[in-house]
Order: sequence, then C-alpha cells, then structure tokens
Amino acid sequence: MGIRTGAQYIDGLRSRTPEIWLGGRRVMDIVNEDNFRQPIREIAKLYDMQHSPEYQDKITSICEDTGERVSNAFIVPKNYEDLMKRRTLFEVWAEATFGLMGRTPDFLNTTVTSMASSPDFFAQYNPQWAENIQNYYKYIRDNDLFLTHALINPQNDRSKPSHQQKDIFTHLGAVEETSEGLVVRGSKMLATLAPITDEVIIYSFPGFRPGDERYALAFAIPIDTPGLRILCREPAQDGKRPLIDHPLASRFEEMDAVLVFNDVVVPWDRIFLYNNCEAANQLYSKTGLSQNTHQNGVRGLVKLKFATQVAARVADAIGVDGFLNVQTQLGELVQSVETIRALLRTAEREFEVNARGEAIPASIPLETIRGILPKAYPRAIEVIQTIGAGGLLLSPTANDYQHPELREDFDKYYGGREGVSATERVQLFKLAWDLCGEAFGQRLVQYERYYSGDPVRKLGMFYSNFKKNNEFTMVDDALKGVIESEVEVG
Ligand SMILES: Cc1cc2nc3c(=O)[nH]c(=O)nc-3n(C[C@H](O)[C@H](O)[C@H](O)COP(=O)(O)OP(=O)(O)OC[C@H]3O[C@@H](n4cnc5c(N)ncnc54)[C@H](O)[C@@H]3O)c2cc1C
Repeated sequence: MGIRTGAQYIDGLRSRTPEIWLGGRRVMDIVNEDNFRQPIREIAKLYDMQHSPEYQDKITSICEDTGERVSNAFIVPKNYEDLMKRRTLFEVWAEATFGLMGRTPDFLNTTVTSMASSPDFFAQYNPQWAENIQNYYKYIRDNDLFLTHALINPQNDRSKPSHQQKDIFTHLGAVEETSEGLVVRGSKMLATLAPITDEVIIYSFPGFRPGDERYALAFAIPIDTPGLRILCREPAQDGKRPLIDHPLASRFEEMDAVLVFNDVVVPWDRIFLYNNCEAANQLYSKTGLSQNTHQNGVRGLVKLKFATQVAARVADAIGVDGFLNVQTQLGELVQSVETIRALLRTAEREFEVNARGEAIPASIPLETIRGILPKAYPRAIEVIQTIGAGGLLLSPTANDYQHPELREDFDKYYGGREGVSATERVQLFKLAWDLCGEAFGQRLVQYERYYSGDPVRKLGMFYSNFKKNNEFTMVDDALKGVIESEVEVG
C-alpha cells in the first residue's frame, strides 16, 4: 500500500474496537469520541501531508524494495543526505503540531527501522527473532502503521526487581508457551496515544537482573488484540471546549495510558526477544534503538522555539520587553534554542556510518540535547508564567467576550500596548495559558522531563559512557609540563 492518507488512517481506527476505558466507561467508537476527535484529526493531517504536492517529496521516498512511496521514517540512512531526508520529516511534522505531539508516527517507525537494521543482534540469540523484526518492519512500512509503545513497568515498588513485586505478574511477564504463541500477563506503562494507534510495541530499558527472565520481552501486537486493556488517564480537556478558548489544548492533547495484558497471546512471529536478560539489557545499546533521539531532538527544538516565541510575543503585547529583567529572561530562552539547534547540527554533521553501513547521527550531542531539554523547556514555561503574570489568569471566554453588554469593557480594558487590540491580546494570552497553565501544558512539561526515561539516571549513564571513551589526558599533559620544568630547574 505505501503511504496512507488521513482518511485511510481514520478508516483503520473505525475498523476495530480495542478495549479502551476512559472516565469509567468503555469507548466503543473512538473516532467520534469527544476527547479523541481532534487529536485524531491532527494525526490524519500529518498523513495527508504525505500526499500534498508541497510536502510529498520532502517527507516520503520511493522504497528500494517495493518501488512504492513510503514515509522517510522507514529509510535506513546510508549517508548525510538520507539523514537529512529523515530529519526533514521530523521537522515538517513537528512544525505542523508546534512540537506539542511527541509520539507522532515517525517516532516509533524510526525506532522499528533501527531495530530491523540490526538483525545480527537478534540472530545471535535466536535467528527467528531477527526474521520477525525484519518482517515486522516491512509490515508497518508497507501499511504505513502508527504505533504506541510501553517500556516501563507500573510504578509500584521501584526498590525491587520485577520478580520480587507483590504478585509475579504485576509487571508484564511471560506465563506460558502455547502452539499459537506466548501468553503474557501483567502491566506496562506509559503508552502515549495508545487509543488512536494501530499497534503497540513492547520492549524495555536495561536493568534486568537474574530472576527477571520472564519479563525480558520484546514484541508487537495489534492494538485490538483480545485481552489487551487500555486504561486512559483523566483527560486534560473534554473535547468540547471551543478552539478559540483553548487553541492548543483543544487540538493537541496526547492521551497517555496504562496497558493491562490479561493473558494476551502474542503470536510467535511477533516475538523479537524473550526469556533472555542479557539480550534485553543489550537491546538499547546494540540495536540503534536510541536513534529516535534524533526525532526527539528535532521535535524538542520546535517545541522550545514555539514556547520562546510565545514568551516573546506575550512580553511585546504588554510592552514589558524593554525592561532589562524581561530581556534577560527572553535572551536566555533564545540562547537555549540556539544551543539545541547547534547541537542538532553537530549531531547530523558528525554522523558515523556503522558496521552495517547505516548512517547514525553522533550520539553525544543528541544525548546532550536530551540532558538540556528537561531543564530548558520547564524554564521556558516558567518565563511565560513570569512575564504574563496575573494577566494570564484573566482571559474571558469567547462567550463573555462577544456578549454585547460586556464587549465595550473588554475592548477598553483588555487591550495591550499601543497597536495591540483587546482581541489580539486575549487570543495570545489564551494560547499562552494553554501552554503554561492548563493541565494540558503541565503534561507537556512532564513529557519533556520524562519522555525517554528518568533524566537523572540518563545523565548518570551518559557520564559513565563518556568516561569509558575519554581519558581526560589534558590533566596528565599539564602535570607532565610541571614535572619536566621542575626537573630542569632542579
Ligand atoms: C507525558 C509522558 C509521556 C510518556 N510517554 C511514554 C510512552 O509513550 N511510552 C513509554 O514507554 N513511556 C512513556 N513515558 C514514561 C517514561 O518512560 C517514564 O516516565 C520514565 O521512564 C520515568 O519512569 P517513571 O515515570 O516510572 O519514574 P520512576 O522510575 O518511578 O522514578 C520516580 C523518581 O524516583 C527516582 N528513581 C527511581 N528509581 C531510581 C533509581 N534506581 N535510582 C535513582 N533514582 C531513581 C527518579 O529519578 C524519579 O525522580 C512517558 C512519560 C510521560 C511523563
């Protein structure tokens, strides 16, 4: 089939009824559910962009295997030009959603592409796993599917490994092998956008200890597989609030969910890893799984740029951007954006071609972005809150604003600096409040902190790896000079 349209994506959603729970009831018609209608539209628009003359050549390519047009997320980059094709897709889709939707289809499609380009890793443990991941890659590429993923065990007792939790099937684990497949039971989180995806892929961060074998799993199944239950969090919006009152929250909410597997049968041809702690611990570092940090970096840059522009426009609208304290805050945000932009460019320019001939962006600058964003984005939000101050809380609803008895007051008292009308200021402040005050905006902050794991442990790991590959010899050189001159003087 190759690239889908938005309508084909929506038809896919309509064709099945996964077990989705929201607000105490089962959702039977996801496409017409208030909470999901608009986010589905936003994803559909991305699929439509693949067919638009303006974007098609930028974000899709002809597949060498099939001759069909596929998303650039499915390219296995061989050189800088290929990397740029993929980056353009990340950028175009991030700009279409202002970076506010992190788990658009490109994210996991790139991830699976990277996994499938490492068949040797899987084959050393089980040749069937290598074949399975490669077939799965072709399947999602040729059908242009949208995946969610759930890597994390439910947050019960983090001081104990999976096999020591209260119930051995609290964390998702293998129950038994049958002729149809592997039966799995337990829970995983935090499957963003799960209700409106086609498939779910399960794998894990490293950290498996002896005794955890049954939890060492990687597989993918359709989102409506029997026994798979999707428990949505409380929505940040009800899907009925007017666009004019909540220009961002009403459109871009990504629902998050806990997945419960009630004896789900995973067909053997969908198993990529099982019952092997060593393989599960190595999966991340040995399969280029972390390649999705490139998508994270590009999208994060767009989101930070957007928040920076919102802060600047708020400051300008109320005439405070001539004050030094406001300028230093805005300057700080611009410098954060420029830092991320430079790091991305470095990562792309300093790409390496690995033993399999795959071009991969340099990991240190990408990991550095991963370390900076969890601080830079919350800071941008804090700056919007600080500059917008009390005014952020006082925006009237569109109904208030348009009421004939009130309109004169709004026009008189809600305008901004000379040249900024009340309508312009109120609209801007509503948008800013969605980003920095609403539950929607707070989730976006939490996303930036945690979307790819715990930033604290990630930074620790980053330093350990850095130390392994760097000898800090400048210190020796400096001391050597001192010792040599001592000897000469002596
Ligand atoms: C909005 C949002 C969307 C997300 N989307 C997805 C998704 O689509 N798919 C997915 O799989 N995941 C997703 N994640 C989950 C993300 O991967 C996890 O939140 C992240 O890995 C952190 O895990 P946790 O939330 O369980 O925190 P925990 O691991 O429980 O950590 C809680 C606190 O304890 C500390 N801590 C815990 N254990 C240790 C330790 N061993 N050593 C030191 N400190 C420790 C942490 O630093 C942290 O402060 C999402 C998260 C958010 C917030």
